[in-house]
Formats: sequence, C-alpha cells, structure tokens
Amino acid sequence: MVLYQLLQKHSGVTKINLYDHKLTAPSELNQVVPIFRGDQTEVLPYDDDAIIQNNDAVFFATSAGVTSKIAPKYMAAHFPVIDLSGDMRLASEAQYTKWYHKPAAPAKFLRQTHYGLADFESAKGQTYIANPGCYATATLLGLAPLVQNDLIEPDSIIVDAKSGTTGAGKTPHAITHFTQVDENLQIYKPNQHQHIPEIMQELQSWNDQVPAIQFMTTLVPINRGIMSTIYAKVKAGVNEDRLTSAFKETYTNKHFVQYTGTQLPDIKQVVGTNNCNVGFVYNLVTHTITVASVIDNLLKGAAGQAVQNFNQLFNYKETEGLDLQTFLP
Ligand SMILES: NC(=O)C1=CN([C@@H]2O[C@H](COP(=O)(O)OP(=O)(O)OC[C@H]3O[C@@H](n4cnc5c(N)ncnc54)[C@H](OP(=O)(O)O)[C@@H]3O)[C@@H](O)[C@H]2O)C=CC1
Ligand SMILES: CC(=O)N[C@@H](CCC(=O)OP(=O)(O)O)C(=O)O
Repeated sequence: MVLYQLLQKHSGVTKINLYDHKLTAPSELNQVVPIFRGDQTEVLPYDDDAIIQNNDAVFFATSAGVTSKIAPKYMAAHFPVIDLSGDMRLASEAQYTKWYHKPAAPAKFLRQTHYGLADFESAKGQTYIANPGCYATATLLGLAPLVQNDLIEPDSIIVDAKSGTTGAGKTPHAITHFTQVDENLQIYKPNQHQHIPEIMQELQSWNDQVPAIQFMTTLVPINRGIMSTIYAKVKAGVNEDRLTSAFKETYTNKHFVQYTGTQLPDIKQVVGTNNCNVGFVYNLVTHTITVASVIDNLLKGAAGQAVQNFNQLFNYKETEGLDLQTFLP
C-alpha cells in the first residue's frame, strides 16, 4: 500500500497494475483495501504470465516463501523484478533454509540476484533486485563507514535494534496486540533474526575479517521506525577524528543518508521519508563507538528503497518519487 502511494506520484510511472493472490475475479481497490476510498483501480487476480505480458517491471510485496517459488520464471524471462521480501537476498540455499525455516529457491537463481542496498550498490543493468530488509538497512548504513575502512575490531560488533509494529506486517500476532505493545518493550527472535545472515553477507563483502555479529531486536510501542544502536571496539591507533572523517567521506554524496555527528538521531527525524540519519559518539575510556542509525521501516526499510532501486534500474533521477517530508509533529 505504501509502495502504491509512492508509485502514484512517480513521474515515470504511467500505469500501475495491482495483483492479489486471493482474488479469482477483478475487484476495485476500495473493496479490497477500504482505506483507498474512492480509488476504483482494478485489482487483478495474480497471474505470472499476465504480469510479464502486460507490465515493464514488477514489485513483489509478498510474505516469505512466495518468491522463492516464482522467481525462476521471472528470471528465465529476464523480466525486471524488485522483490521486497527476504526470499532472494541470500546467495546460499542452506543459509536461507536455516534462518527462514522454509525451502530455498535453487542456488543457481539465488546467485543471479542483486542485493539492492541502494546507497552502496547500483541496480543499473540488473534484472532481479532483492530489496534489503528493514533492520539490515539501518544496521548496514550504520556500520558501513567503520567496516569498509577497517576501523573497528571485526569480532566486537553488537547491534541492539528496535522496531515499531508496522514492521510485523498486517497479520496480528500475540506480541502485536495493542495491550501487549502499549507501554511495553518486547525482545523477540533473540539470536535468531532472519536479517542476521544478510547483514553478515554484506559486511563480509566489504571486509572479510568480520566473523559474526551479536544482534538483538526489540518491538517498541510506535507505528513506524527503526533505531539500530551499534556498539564496537575501535582499533588501536584509530582516533575520533579518523572515525568522523570516515562517516563524512562515506556519506557526503549520498542524498538519502545524513551524518548527524555527535547529535545522535531520533526516529521522528526520518519517519515519512526515505532518509537514514546516522550519528556516533566515541567513549575514550572503553574505546567503544556507539552508532545510532534510524530509518522509516516502511520507506527506507521497504517501499522507499524499492523505488530508489527502481530509479537506478530505469535511469530516473535518484530522488524521483521520493521527495518526501517528515511527518509532523
Ligand atoms: N513491514 C516492514 O517494515 C517491511 C516489510 N518488508 C517486506 O515488504 C513486503 C510487504 O511487507 P508487509 O506489507 O509488512 O507484509 P504483510 O505480511 O503485511 O503482507 C504480505 C502480503 O503478501 C501476500 N501474499 C501471501 N502469500 C502470497 C502468495 N502466495 N502470492 C501472492 N501474495 C501473497 C499477502 O496477501 P494475503 O494477506 O491476502 O494472503 C499480503 O498482502 C514483504 O515482502 C516484506 O518482506 C521488508 C522490510 C520491512
Ligand atoms: C517488528 C517486526 O516483526 N519486524 C519484522 C521485520 C522484518 C521484515 O519485514 O523483514 P523481511 O523483509 O525479511 O520479511 C521482523 O522482525 O521480522
């Protein structure tokens, strides 16, 4: 729904076809999703062949376990796909099965996808883009200057990440029940979160010395937003000026990532936008850096980054469709 809203305002998108796997006949959007009152756009029954024939590209906003089955058909047709789900992000079948507890797509297809961390890897010339996970995006953007420049002890990374409830999707669960979420903090999936392997895959592509990360996720009583708080031991000989210059150099020319210096960012700064705000403080006593990285999970963590990848893929201006403003107050 958020992606649909963004694409409606994109100057290069002339027609949006919506597909729903539960429909057997076309239905108006306002019937399928009543919040789109008055929108008579037809939602069509899901059909791979019709999608390939009648569109220039497809976005999948599907649950885990869906595109692992259908991706090969789109890849065989060389049809452009931007996949918001986690199914095609990992290059290894075994890793997918271990972390998602589902059968993986065949390895030869997994190896052909592009991991679309849009501020670092351009989707230009790619066919199948695996849009990164929300926690993975916030965490990788917080760690990139440190890991790429080899400034921290590679085995010392600890990530304490928090998300609002929209991250959990539309199906209600016991932990997302209002009375359970409100005025509460809930740690979930300790050491088992499915974003750990994609974070590791990307970190190791930047610096093969990183052996593992300690990663924890907490559900917090807000609708939108992720804060990834990252701790690591700074390498001997690296001072605060070097850390600062690494963040400045990495993010100077990246439109959607703002380095906030020692003013650690808060979630409201980015909610409603495709931005990631990143800041850090350095503790000279413990030689520990603390990085805070914040995003809107539904935008930079999903639909916004998907449009960023779409812009790269089809040569649109980087900011096309993404000139968004923070929600106020
Ligand atoms: N929410 C977030 O913060 C983030 C989400 N994502 C990704 O974005 C996408 C959308 O997320 P979100 O809206 O939260 O997810 P939801 O869980 O709310 O929605 C998943 C959708 O997939 C549909 N679906 C399920 N099975 C099939 C199938 N076999 N064929 C076609 N469609 C199917 C569901 O339809 P129905 O309910 O009718 O079965 C539902 O509309 C997902 O790919 C998710 O992995 C990525 C990062 C962050
Ligand atoms: C709060 C909450 O439950 N968040 C979800 C966010 C992950 C998500 O949407 O990730 P995929 O893109 O990998 O499906 C979670 O922790 O699993």
